[in-house]
Amino acid sequence: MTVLPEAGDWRSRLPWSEADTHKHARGRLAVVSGPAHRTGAARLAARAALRIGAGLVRVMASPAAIPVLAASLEAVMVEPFDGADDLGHRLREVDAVVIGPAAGMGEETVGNLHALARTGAVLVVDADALSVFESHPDDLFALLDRDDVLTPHGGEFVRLFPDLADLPSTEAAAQASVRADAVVLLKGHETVIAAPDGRVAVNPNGSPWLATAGTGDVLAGMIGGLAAQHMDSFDAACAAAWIHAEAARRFGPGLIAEDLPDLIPGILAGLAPKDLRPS
Ligand SMILES: NC(=O)C1=CN([C@@H]2O[C@H](COP(=O)(O)OP(=O)(O)OC[C@H]3O[C@@H](n4cnc5c(N)ncnc54)[C@H](O)[C@@H]3O)[C@@H](O)[C@H]2O)[C@@H](O)CC1
Ligand SMILES: Nc1ncnc2c1ncn2[C@@H]1O[C@H](COP(=O)(O)OP(=O)(O)O)[C@@H](O)[C@H]1O
Repeated sequence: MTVLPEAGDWRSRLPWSEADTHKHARGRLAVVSGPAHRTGAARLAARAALRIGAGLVRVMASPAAIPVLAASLEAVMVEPFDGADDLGHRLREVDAVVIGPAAGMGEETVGNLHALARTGAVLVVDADALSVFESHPDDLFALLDRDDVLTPHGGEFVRLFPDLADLPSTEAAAQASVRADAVVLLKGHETVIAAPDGRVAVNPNGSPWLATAGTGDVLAGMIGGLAAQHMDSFDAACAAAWIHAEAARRFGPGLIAEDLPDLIPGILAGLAPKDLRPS
């Protein structure tokens, strides 16, 4: 296990636009929404993904949720789907997918994840899409590729890895990543990111202002947005964790999850190569 200082060298590997790029080439992300009364989490994730540079972001939802979503999204597109097979078919050309925030704890979420696993997109699996596998975590791990990312908070981590929960968080995340054969980002005041090849990083700039509802949904969207731009998933998780916390640090007291996406551009501007910085 190599614990990298300063969360590794992701800064030099952030994705930046080429002169001749177009929105599809900049990265296509989908976020799977919950039902009509639980769409906020998907909207937070989707907006964060656009702000971190994904070129095209879609929120996928049941027909009943579409009017709610359409009334509250502009650049993010909204698309209905009819069951897991239809979801997988519609997302066959997407680069990354976020599933889990407010998705629901039923078989529908399990079926959707199965369908998404067949698309080849990078999956960012969060919240309900983790917890729904509490009684059979190996079924989740069997669906994952090495570039997929699990983003549990402490409660979700215990549900999937009960025997690892008492280990120091770096060791816990490292072992979880090997077991799941996917990247694991274990959220907390010191967020740990681990990859199955042995890379482990501790995010150095955690901010307690993030302890407010919905910030994890934003983080999932940020990771998905970077992964959609073909950033390595471990680097994407490290970069998103740092930028997320930096946004909270800059905002300070009173932060709510809705504030985070709009703070991303200012932080990216400071990380961009000189010729891409705003004048
Ligand atoms: N605006 C929205 O629509 C929001 C929707 N959300 C969704 O609401 C659902 C429930 O999410 P929650 O995370 O509240 O609930 P969980 O279903 O994960 O359960 C929370 C329980 O886990 C325990 N727990 C233990 N360690 C914890 C830790 N480190 N962090 C948080 N809880 C811990 C808590 O004590 C609590 O009893 C998810 O689907 C989530 O995506 C939330 O993300 C908040 C915002
Ligand atoms: N005390 C804290 N210090 C630093 N970061 C925190 C603290 N508490 C929570 N966070 C961060 O806030 C986010 C919360 O995510 P999560 O628990 O999934 O919330 P939600 O489900 O409401 O979106 C994570 O990125 C986590 O690392």
